[in-house]
Amino acid sequence: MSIQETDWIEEQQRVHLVTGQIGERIERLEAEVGAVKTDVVDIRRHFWDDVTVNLGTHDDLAETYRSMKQQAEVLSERERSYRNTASALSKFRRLKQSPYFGRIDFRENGQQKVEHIYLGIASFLDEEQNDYLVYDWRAPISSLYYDYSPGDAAFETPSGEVSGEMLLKRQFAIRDGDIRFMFDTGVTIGDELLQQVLSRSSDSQMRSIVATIQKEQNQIIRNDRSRMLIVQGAAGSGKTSAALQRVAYLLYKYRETLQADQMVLFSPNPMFNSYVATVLPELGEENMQQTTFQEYLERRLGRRFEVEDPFNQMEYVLTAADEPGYQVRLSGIRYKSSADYLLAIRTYKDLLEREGMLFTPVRFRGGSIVTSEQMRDKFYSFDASVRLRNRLVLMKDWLLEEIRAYEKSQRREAWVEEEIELLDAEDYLRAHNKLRRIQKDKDETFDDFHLERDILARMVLQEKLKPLRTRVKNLRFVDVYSLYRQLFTDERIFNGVAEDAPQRWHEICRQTLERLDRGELAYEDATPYLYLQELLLGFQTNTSVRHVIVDEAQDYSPFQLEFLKRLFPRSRMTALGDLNQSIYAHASALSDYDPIAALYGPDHTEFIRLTRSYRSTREIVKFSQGMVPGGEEIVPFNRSGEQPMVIAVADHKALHDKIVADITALRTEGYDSIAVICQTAAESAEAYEALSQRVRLGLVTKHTPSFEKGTLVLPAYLAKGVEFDAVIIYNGSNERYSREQERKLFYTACTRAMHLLHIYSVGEPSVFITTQPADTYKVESLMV
Ligand SMILES: Nc1ncnc2c1ncn2[C@@H]1O[C@H](COP(=O)(O)OP(=O)(O)OP(=O)(O)O)[C@@H](O)[C@H]1O
Repeated sequence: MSIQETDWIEEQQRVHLVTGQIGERIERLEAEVGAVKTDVVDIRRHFWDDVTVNLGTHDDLAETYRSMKQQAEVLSERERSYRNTASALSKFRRLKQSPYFGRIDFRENGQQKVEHIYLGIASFLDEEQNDYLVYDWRAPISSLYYDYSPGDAAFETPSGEVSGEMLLKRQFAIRDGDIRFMFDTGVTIGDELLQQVLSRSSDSQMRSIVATIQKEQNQIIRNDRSRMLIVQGAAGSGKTSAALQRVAYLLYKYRETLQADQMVLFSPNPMFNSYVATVLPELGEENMQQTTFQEYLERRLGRRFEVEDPFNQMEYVLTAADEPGYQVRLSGIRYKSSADYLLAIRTYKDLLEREGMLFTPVRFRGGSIVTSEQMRDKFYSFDASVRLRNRLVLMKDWLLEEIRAYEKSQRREAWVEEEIELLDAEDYLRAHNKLRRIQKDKDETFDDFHLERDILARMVLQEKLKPLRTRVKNLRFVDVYSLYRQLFTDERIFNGVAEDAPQRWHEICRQTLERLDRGELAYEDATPYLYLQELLLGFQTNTSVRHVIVDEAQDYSPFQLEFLKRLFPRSRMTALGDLNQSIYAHASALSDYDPIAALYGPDHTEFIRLTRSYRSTREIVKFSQGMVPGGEEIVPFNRSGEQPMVIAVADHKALHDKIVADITALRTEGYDSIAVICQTAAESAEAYEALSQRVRLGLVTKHTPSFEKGTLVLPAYLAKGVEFDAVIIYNGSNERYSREQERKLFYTACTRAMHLLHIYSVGEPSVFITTQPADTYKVESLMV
């Protein structure tokens, strides 16, 4: 649609008007913020001047307390006011650069007046006219912009639906107060603008997409009906982007009750955390909490075990195929992450109510105060109807009683006597004072010596038995370690709780036990172990978190998802995933949607599918979509680039020569972010070693905390969720990528490319390439 010159002039005048007003507001706020800051500094400096401190009588003390409290309240009110003003100021400064990105003209049914709605990252009110010059993109009326093209349109408000007609939909790009371009749009939100946005080069940080949110993405962002929202989306379809906008939306909609720290994002790796960390601040919101599942496991189990991380497991799966026991481990990984095993663990807990419970003896000074046999007898002496957890609480009381009796029996023992000798003067003084308090007005007597000794003996025993009591109070007498082990040592018990044993179960048992005995917990055992522990001892919960977002949810086992549900009982969940990128060897929760959909039940679960891919050029999407089942449904965004290149070389020397030349040429052409993607960390280290001597690049490992722009070498599994201008696949040979489990890894690697994809191959290229239609890629063979 063409835009008249008069429109352009009018719009530019309006931009000046609005930025002028924002500028005035900024000046006022700057003065305000300065004044409040001075107040805060002043109050802090003179805090005690205005407080009357008098500790003489009880009344004086109360008065002092009141006066301090009053002063502290004044200070905290000023501090709060400072924070609010400073945050408004930074919001308006951002708004001044680019006050809005969209406009809709809307006439409500039954009304004459046409409303002009301008959308930006925050609202701006003309205070004199009481008129919104800019509407926040999250306001109810703003959804018109994302959901409709000109014509009949409606939006939801808290008091019901408002319908009418949209007469105009216009997009702007405004920088520093000038309209750079503007156009009126039809069906989708500005293909033109989206084209421009997507053709830019990638960044070391993810960007916000507010100006170009697509209709189906808007459904994810504004969905707040269901307890569980599952998003299955193709690579590059904007799942993560939509999820982050959703956080911003929820923070706006529920601003009275919801704070950023009540939302948690579970990321695939720490580097990804840093990649997405700027999106919310860019939108003027504080960041939500960010973590990884591994971080959580480490926190809970790291003191007791060396907990394997998913990346090490992945390295093993990809590199150890020739090692003995490989197939057994693979079978173990699949089983231990399955819904079957989850059920087996639950049934195991029920079985333990009847038999098989194991306890750690309450030991002290080399002997047992209570043996594990006595504990087991006690446990099974309770009425069978008493639930396991309640029995443990009863056990705890009983054990504390036993410890008390033991303590009493030891008071006159020689070892206590020796310990008393070792006490220091302060302890003696404490005992003496205590005795005086007991004896009160009585004169000192001959007995005092015995009484004081008695007090000292109690002190010694209490101190020595304290750790034991703490353990008992925390139910640590339940021997979770041996109970988990028992599943692999006692076949009768295992058969009693598991539906079917997986293939090569005996060997799985042997492997598991060997590892446990070394104090290690394999990644596939960590969540089941913790789950069993919490089933027995009670679940740790976090009730303040109201929203959990799980990115790359296809990589979570049913166990892990169940765990998150238990951990955050008052929370809603958004699970974002792509079946085609499930790269871990375990049975993915999303390989079949049942386990994840069953988490909160069908009535509380909604499912949204995104099929349009925005990241990569049409050529890259067309090439990669054939690699995965259902790939034909992926719709590329209409943006063209070069066809992917497959370059086959004879050996590693030729490989390195070609890649070095390629990187140099790409840099000259202006590609800022280039990734050399390898299959594993081991291969990445090799590639880095060979290439870094000839060209400047960085190596990314699982410990790399943040994502830097430039040329990076990294394993495919660490490239999850991120993107690059150009991707060079280090060695896409058939030797590297031919097994079924490598298919999705390869697909994930290829789909990281925004503009350019070059796949090198030492020898025969991967079958995942050669089975693609020949017209989707170009080949250069340098094999001679
Ligand atoms: N509506 C949109 N407007 C502009 N850019 C978009 C939009 N949706 C997605 N993008 C861009 O597409 C790219 C991919 O988005 P994102 O990383 O959110 O996808 P994803 O589905 O999480 O991908 P993957 O599963 O492959 O990691 C990003 O560069 C993002 O900015």
